[in-house]
This record gives sequence, structure tokens and C-alpha cells, in this order.
Amino acid sequence: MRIALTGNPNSGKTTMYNALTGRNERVGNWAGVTVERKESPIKKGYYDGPEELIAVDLPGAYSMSPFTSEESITSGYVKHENPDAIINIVDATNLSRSLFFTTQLLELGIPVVVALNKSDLNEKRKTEIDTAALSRKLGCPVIKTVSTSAGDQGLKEVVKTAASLKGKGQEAPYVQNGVDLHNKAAVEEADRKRFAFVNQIVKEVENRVVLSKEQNQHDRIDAILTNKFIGIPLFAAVMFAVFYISQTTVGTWLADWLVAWIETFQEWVGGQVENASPFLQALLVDGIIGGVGAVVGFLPLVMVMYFLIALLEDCGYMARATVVLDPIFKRVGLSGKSVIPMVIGTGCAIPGIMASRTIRNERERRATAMLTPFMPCGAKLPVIALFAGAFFADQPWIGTMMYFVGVFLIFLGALLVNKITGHKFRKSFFIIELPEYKVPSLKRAVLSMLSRGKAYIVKAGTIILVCNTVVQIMQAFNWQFQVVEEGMEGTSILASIASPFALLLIPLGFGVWQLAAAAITGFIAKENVVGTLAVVYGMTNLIDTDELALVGGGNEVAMIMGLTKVAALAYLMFNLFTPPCFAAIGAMNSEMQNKKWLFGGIALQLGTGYTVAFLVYQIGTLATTGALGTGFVPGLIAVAVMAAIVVGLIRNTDKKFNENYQLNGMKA
Ligand SMILES: Nc1nc2c(ncn2[C@@H]2O[C@H](COP(=O)(O)OP(=O)(O)OP(=O)(O)O)[C@@H](O)[C@H]2O)c(=O)[nH]1
Ligand SMILES: [Mg+2]
Repeated sequence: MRIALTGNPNSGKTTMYNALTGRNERVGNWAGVTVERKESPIKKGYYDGPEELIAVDLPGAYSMSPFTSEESITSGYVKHENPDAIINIVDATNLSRSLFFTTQLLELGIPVVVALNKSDLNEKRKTEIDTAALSRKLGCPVIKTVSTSAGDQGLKEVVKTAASLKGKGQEAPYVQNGVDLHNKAAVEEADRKRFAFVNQIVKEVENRVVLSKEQNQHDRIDAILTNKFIGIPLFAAVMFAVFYISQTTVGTWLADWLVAWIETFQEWVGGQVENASPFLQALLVDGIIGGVGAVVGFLPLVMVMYFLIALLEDCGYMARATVVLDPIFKRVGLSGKSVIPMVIGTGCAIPGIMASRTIRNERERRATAMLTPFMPCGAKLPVIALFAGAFFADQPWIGTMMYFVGVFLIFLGALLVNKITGHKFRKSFFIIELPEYKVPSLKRAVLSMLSRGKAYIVKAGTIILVCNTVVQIMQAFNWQFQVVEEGMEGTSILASIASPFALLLIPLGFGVWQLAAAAITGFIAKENVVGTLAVVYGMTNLIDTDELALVGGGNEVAMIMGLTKVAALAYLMFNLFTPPCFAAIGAMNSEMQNKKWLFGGIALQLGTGYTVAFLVYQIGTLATTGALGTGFVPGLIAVAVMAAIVVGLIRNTDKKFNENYQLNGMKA
């Protein structure tokens, strides 16, 4: 038997789902966290009887007539897939808004149980709801629940009641027939009537103490956090704290400790296979353990970052940040809603891109999905840390600067997308609900950190491992499958495949096959960049972040790569701002739902990475040596061609716009 969990956004559906099933799906304190349907069996402890109960978690919805793609998942599911029962999760602190959707659900004929969730908050605020009366008025069972606490607070009763209703029908207390859904005025009128009906019920069953002291306090905090002048610096400070803690203090201490373990392990394995063939030794010790270890060594940095982002998601600050940044994002044709995907994107681009699904305006949604990968994500941290450590040990701000460059490119990209798609005169509106503040749950943050950290390890143990092994083998053999002699590395399979690409990279200052190979494997997954560099340059001490910053190691790495500082910076930025990884491109594809946008997005990312690296290398070289770098002219031609394409697209759009609106004589 299938039980659907539905309700308004942020009412606690996923929290209840996690409690019932023991799963660990993403929960957050703002509207629109869940964007996909999830299902899993309910734990036996919650009911008796032999039949298996399956809970289905759905995205939040305000109404059965969907506005956004994730709302349509919900209405589509309950309308067409016939769940056996519906648990309607109602935010008990916000009864009047929630019951609108409830009355619509009751019209479907599927048995409904209303869970008055977050009733702990109501108790604190002395708001009383007469559940018996509400149940009579709605014509369905109503049960108070708390989903966050460990004990059973109504959850068993909810599940048992839902299970007992299988096969039964549902009477609706309020029915609206014959509303012409294409007639806006008629729909609005019908909605107004429904609201009136709901408000009448609420008036009769709810006893609310008007504005508690706590509520006043929250409003005062809101006034500060979303203040026009203080809000933005405050947001910057919060994000700075997140990066500072994860990347320069706590995260690095833990990383050093982990790296020491990995090195010990590597030495131990090296000792064990001392007598094996040199190829096997290299494959196992340098390729697999060295390459994968180089990636795993950064796990603590990434985990600390995940932990802090989870706290931010839970406490209610994220929704305020969207309000504060909305005016800035409006200027480039996005809205405050793009902030959440981008903040999440600093952990990993994939959930970031998926979070863009709640953006109602299609163009904004696609643009956000396209631009989110410019935020340096957890997988890019190893690349940043390696280059910052090896080449810029005395300029510690280089790492931080990459985030600013990311933000800058997002704004620039948004402007370009705007111009190319020609929506300069169309404005979107922006509504966001400000959720309650709460003390973030440490347990949730730890769970979230562990599950995302696990995904990182799994990736290291699968994609990264396979890539490193393949790279190691391709580097060890030539096309005749003979082992490549020392000094003849240029004849290896890897070198011959990567060399043509290296030609394209000459104007960027790093046209050698080793760096080209690492950049190419980096398109599969960014962690590969460091892994592949470790393999092609045979560097095993790559991962020691601490040592890199000190005298020996860092210079050594820099010397082996033979890059100038400027070229190293160009290479770093090329890796950061070209397409992030296959998985993120897959996510972009599913959010954009349009091949033209997808390929446009990938082209924009490739073009941006190339142009940025070109400018950094050529201008940097000119400034430091007084002469332009190698390959300036061909590079300039390439960049000019890309710019010409962009200008052509914009012109084309302008022309179409003018034709459509017959504004030919006027300057738009
Ligand atoms: N006090 C209290 N907080 C709760 C309860 N249930 C959920 N929450 C909190 O409410 C917030 C939203 O929870 P989610 O489970 O993500 O809500 P959702 O309904 O799945 O939201 P969407 O996926 O955005 O539609 C989180 O901060 C939860 O910790 C509850 O019973 N009591
Ligand atoms: Mg949810």
C-alpha cells in the first residue's frame, strides 16, 4: 500500500518521511527543498500487520493547480498514480494557509489523514487547535504530530490511521465544480471563495495568542538581517566564516591528520609489493593509492563545508539571504531565488543545480542552472588548494579570490544570457516565504555531512579510481603495448592523445600534454585534475597541504610542473571555470529540459574558462615580463571568434525583438 506525504512547502514532509522510513533525505528550513519524488518502505515499528507500507515523499505545493515544475510533480502524482491514502502534512503554526491545499486534496476521493505537524511550536506559543472540531469540519481524521523529536509523537497513530483507510473513499467538505481553468478571473473568484471557507473553519477551531514576545523578537532580527545596508555585508561575513573555518582552520587541521594516515598506508603497501614488477608497483602505489589518496585527503575540508552549509540551511538564514540579494540579482536578470542554488553549489554543483527547480520563471531557472557551476565546489577545492599551496604560498588570498571571480562570472554570464535570450523588458516577480528561525539541529547537520561525504568517497572509489588506473596504464604503455622507457614519456598512449589538445592550450600558457591530460580527465570529474597530475608527474607528496605551504614541497611541485606563477594561475582558473563534471552536465540537462540551452550552457562555460585563462596568462605575462606570452595571436583569434559569435547572437535577438514589436525606428 502506498501512502503519499503531501502538504505546503516547509511543513515538514521530508522530516516525517525520514522519521518513518529511516532514510536521510535533504531537509532544510525554507520552502522548496524537496524537488523530486522519493519512496521507501515505512519501518515496521510504526504499524502492525503483514502488508508493506510505502511512504512517498513529494515536493511541497500550495495548490493543486501547479505553478512550478516541482508542484506539478505533486499534483500529477496524487491525481494520476492513485496512492492508497494521503497523509496531508499541515504546518500547525500556519493553519489558514495550509488548509487551502487540504480542501483541494479532500476533493480527490482518496482517503486523507491530516497531520497537524510542528505542534510542539504551537504548544510553546500557546496556540490551541481543537482537533476534534477540525476533524468534523473536514470530514477526515486529524492528528497532532511532531516529526523532529526522537520519541513517537503522533506518527504511529497517523500511519495506523492511514493504513486502516485503504479502499475507503473520501467525502469533501467543500467542492468546486465547473471552474473554467483557462479563465483567470473565474479561477481567482473560485480561489477567493475557497479561502473564505477555510478562514471560517480556522476561526472556529483555532485559538491564537496574538503576537508572542518571541515573534516580535524574530521580526526584529528579520529587520536587521534583511536590512538594505547591513544585509549584504552580513551575508558576505557569513560566507567568509564558512570558507575560513572549512578551508583554513578546522578543515585543514583534520586534513593534515588524515593525509598522514594515507601516507603511512601508502608506504606500508609500497613495502609489501617491493618485489613485484615495477609497473604493478607504480600502478598500485602511485596510481591508485597516490591518485585516490590525493582526492580523499581533501575530504575533511569538504565535510566541514557540508556541515556548515547544512547548519545554514536549517536555521532559517538562507531564506533571508535570498531577500537581501534579490535586488542585486534582479539587475542581471535573475532573482533572489538564484542565491540558494549558488550557496549549495559551493558544496557541490549537482544539488545546487537541482535546487534551481523551484524558480518559477523558466529563463531564470535555466540561467541559474547554467551559472551555478561557476561557484567553486567541493571537488574543485583540491585543485585550488594544490595550486594555491604550490605556487602562491605567500599569497594566501588566491583561494578566496576564486570565489569572488566565480561570483563575478555568474553576474557577467547572467547579463550575457539576458542579452542573448532577449528578455530585457520582461520582469519576474519574487515571492519568498520567510520561515521561522530555529536552533539548527546538530544531528541533522552531522547526518547530512556524512551522507554527502559518503557520496564523495564513493566517487573517489569509483570514477576517480577508474580514471586514475586508466591514465596510469595509458601513460605506461605506447601504442604497440610496450612499456614506455624512461625519458620516452612522450611516446605513451596518453601523451599522444593529449598532445593535440595541448596545442589549443598554448595561448593559455600551459600547452604541455601532461596538463592537457589532467584538464581532460577533469571534465569527467574535477577531482581527477589532482589525481591525474599526481600520476603524470609521478608526485606522491602532492597531497600534503601542510608541507606544500612550507619550504621544500611546494617549490618542488612548482618546479616539476615547470610553470610560471602566471601560467599556474591561468591553469587553475581554466579548470575552475570550464564545465565542472559529467554529473553536473547531466543535472543541467535535466533542469533545463532543452538541448539548445544545454549546449549553449556548455559552450558558455568552455568559452568563459578559455577566455579567462587567456586573459590572465597574456596580461599577467605582459605585466611581469614586459612581453606577451607564447601563442598570443592564435589565442586572440580564438577569443575574438567567440566574442563575435556572442555579439552576433545578441544582434540577432535584438533584430527579432524589434521586428516582433515593430519598434524599428526607435532605439530599444
Ligand atoms: N519544531 C518542529 N520543526 C519541524 C517539525 N517537522 C519539521 N520541522 C522543521 O521544519 C523545517 C522543514 O522541514 P522539511 O522536512 O524540509 O519540510 P518539507 O515539507 O519537506 O519542505 P519542502 O521539501 O520544501 O516542501 C525543517 O527545519 C524541520 O526541522 C516539527 O514537528 N516540529
Ligand atoms: Mg521536503
